[in-house]
Amino acid sequence: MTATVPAVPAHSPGSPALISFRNTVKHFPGPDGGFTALGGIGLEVAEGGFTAIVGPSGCGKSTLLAIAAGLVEPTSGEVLLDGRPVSGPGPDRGVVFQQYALFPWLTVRANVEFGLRTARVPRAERRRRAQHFIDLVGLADFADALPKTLSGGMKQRCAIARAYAADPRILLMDEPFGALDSLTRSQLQEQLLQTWERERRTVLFVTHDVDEAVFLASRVIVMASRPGRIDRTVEIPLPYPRTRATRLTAEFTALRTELWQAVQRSEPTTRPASEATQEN
Ligand SMILES: Nc1ncnc2c1ncn2[C@@H]1O[C@H](COP(=O)(O)OP(=O)(O)OP(=O)(O)O)[C@@H](O)[C@H]1O
Repeated sequence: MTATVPAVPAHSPGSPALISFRNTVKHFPGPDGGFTALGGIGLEVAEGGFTAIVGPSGCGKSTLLAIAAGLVEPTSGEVLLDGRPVSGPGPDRGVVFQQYALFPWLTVRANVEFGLRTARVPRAERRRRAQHFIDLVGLADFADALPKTLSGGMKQRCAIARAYAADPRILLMDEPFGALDSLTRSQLQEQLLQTWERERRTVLFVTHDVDEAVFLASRVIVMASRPGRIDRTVEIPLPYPRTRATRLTAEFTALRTELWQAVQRSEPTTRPASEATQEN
């Protein structure tokens, strides 16, 4: 039996942030002056929390995550991981995208072991760690299968096991369940929470699905667009472990409504982008 534990705050005042965005701006150059995707993001995420980022399409959620992953360079400002500036991808950040990005020629086990092999982890230890996460995501019977024989949900479970196995400080997830049917999606949400509760690895999770954000996160960042910025933060004080029954509680419904309203208020106006970008 698991004990009920309180929601972990995404950032407790006074505790050092694991990842910090400091006035992070991203401008994509182009004709007509280009486009300011992020207009100066300030965000601190403490170790161990589950933070979701929601907001209207095009508000810069993926750009924010890609900057944290070191895949996109900010135009100005910086991102610090453990106090050190992020200057490119690294094994301290595990990334899971909507598209599974598994190596099609490798088995589930070899995919999960991939990062460990690159990090020159000895074979026995590699095996042990990979098996632990393959078991945790429920793929034990498919460890020797190739990705093409797996369903979408199984591929994504494999991608999550691979990200965890590499032992990153933080998991950056960009709509990882976006391509899945709703039943598989809710099963994977529950499984991801079980894994997170067990491993307590910090997660930054982009989604456009308000229910998903409320179910998973201890804190939800609501972004607005033109330029992309943080509009507000909604704490989700639902205790963990959260289960199927959590979705049926009055607290869940109330938080879902609150978050919906926050997202609706953050929808872009019809003002011209050139005018709106003056704001920040
Ligand atoms: N390489 C690029 N060049 C020019 N503009 C870009 C580039 N990448 C993103 N953008 C623009 O930056 C803005 C933010 O994009 P981003 O994908 O981060 O938004 P998002 O909130 O994740 O959107 P969605 O929810 O639709 O996935 C969009 O207007 C997008 O068109």
